[in-house]
Amino acid sequence: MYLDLYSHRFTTSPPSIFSTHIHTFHKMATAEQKKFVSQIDANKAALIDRLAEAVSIPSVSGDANYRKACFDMADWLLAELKKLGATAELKPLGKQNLDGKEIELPPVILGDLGKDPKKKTILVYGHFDVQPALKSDGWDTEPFKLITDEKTGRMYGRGSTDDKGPILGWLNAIEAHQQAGIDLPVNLKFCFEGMEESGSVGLDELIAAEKDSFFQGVDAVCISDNYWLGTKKPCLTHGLRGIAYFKLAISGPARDLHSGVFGGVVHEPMTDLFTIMSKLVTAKGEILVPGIKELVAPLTDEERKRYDVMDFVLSDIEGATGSKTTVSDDKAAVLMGRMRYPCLSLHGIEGAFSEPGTKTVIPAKVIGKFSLRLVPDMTPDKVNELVTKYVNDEFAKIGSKNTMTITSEHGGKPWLADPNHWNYEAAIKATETIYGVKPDLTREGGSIPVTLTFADLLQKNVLLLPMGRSDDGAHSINEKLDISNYIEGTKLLGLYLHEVAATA
Ligand SMILES: C[C@H](N)C(=O)N[C@@H](Cc1c[nH]cn1)C(=O)O
Ligand SMILES: [Zn+2]
Ligand SMILES: [Zn+2]
Repeated sequence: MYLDLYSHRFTTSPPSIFSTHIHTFHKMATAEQKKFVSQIDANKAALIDRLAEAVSIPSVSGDANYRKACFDMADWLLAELKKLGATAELKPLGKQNLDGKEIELPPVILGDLGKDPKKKTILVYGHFDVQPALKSDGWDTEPFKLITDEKTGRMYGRGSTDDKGPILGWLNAIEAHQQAGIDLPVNLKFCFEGMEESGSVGLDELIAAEKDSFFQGVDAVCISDNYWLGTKKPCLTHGLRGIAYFKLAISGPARDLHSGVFGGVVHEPMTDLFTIMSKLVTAKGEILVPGIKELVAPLTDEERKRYDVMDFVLSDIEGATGSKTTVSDDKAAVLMGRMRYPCLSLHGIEGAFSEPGTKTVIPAKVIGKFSLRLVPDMTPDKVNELVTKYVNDEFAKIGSKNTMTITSEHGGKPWLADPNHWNYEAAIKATETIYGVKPDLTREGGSIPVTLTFADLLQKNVLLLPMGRSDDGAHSINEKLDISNYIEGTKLLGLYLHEVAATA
């Protein structure tokens, strides 16, 4: 049993890592805020159940076989919003071609709660689709069943941290206000999509079309879909890397071949693919595609200093990766590698022999997958041009009789916001109240393509206010969200809305 310093009751969950700030909380929070926070504590079990329901819907956007679940997830979320009194609807986005199949895109949920002209309006974005997950990938538990480990205080399941937990954080915060009889201090607009993990297809067009209708009147945007830099200290995020994703297909023989009979006889697609892919990036992460480095905005002295003072130790990365494999041992270099420089990652090879055993096969067609994370001033278009030219030139050098095609899949531009804004001020105050510490100001290595669209089209400030920690294992096996991050993170989202209302 543990002593919960908020409620002063004994619980089965471990104490929050910030429970020592209880005095700060009592000093800073208003009576309404305290009531809201107590309501969240009282709702804890129900909030975990709600997350379990959401996780049980396998809304994987990148696999056509799971498309129905993406629709089920949209229906479920729409119903939850309506239960809270929101006006909400599903916006169809048309069709897409996925792995050769023409299928309907998951809808976007657009919703409103409150239209008081005296209040500010905050647009909240999140995504209800998830990355693929199979138990056989190495998960310890079923990925689409939320497993709560009371001993460690962790909840395991695909989408727990990315991004179902944070989306539910908003809903939980609204519900607690209603239960505690507290007026929401702002108007809310919701934009929840089901294709973020697969390029946000169709979303930019919808936002452009709705700019002067649904999105009219938005004062600022808040997105909870990234992670703390480490495991102890909360952060606000004002930058994201963009992305350019590629598929490199090489085919030759009409069918898979016996390597004893045809090895040394034919050009092997896999050999060609390895040759090209090995020329994209060095083992130390240096991108070898000519022209890429030149696109990167130069580092200023002032920016360099910011990395030195960030509250971060290498063991944060080692804990998150479960290894001691950082490319550099220098703190600032590691941070810049994640936040302000591009990277090129090799993701996988479709068509390769990957099962256990020792099959002696020459695969007839293989597709290599890789992506670059983009930083200012790179654009997906320019990167596509450089990568396509380089890969074509390198393939020509091999002299292979196989056929090679390089296709650019989804892309997204990098984003950098000005944190000197009331939106960030509000989040800083709310973080101090909930966690008793001033948050770090970070840039995230991942991508949320719509962020720049909101900033550009709506011309409003965008803030990233993460709920989860760096070791949550988003996109990986055993993805988790700590109960304390879910509960305190929900309180944070609620208090942020109060601070938005209070700031000029
Ligand atoms: C940061 C966010 N939670 C996230 O995971 N974004 C994805 C977006 C994406 C792009 N292609 C596939 N997924 C990411 O950064 O990988
Ligand atoms: Zn993700
Ligand atoms: Zn996400």
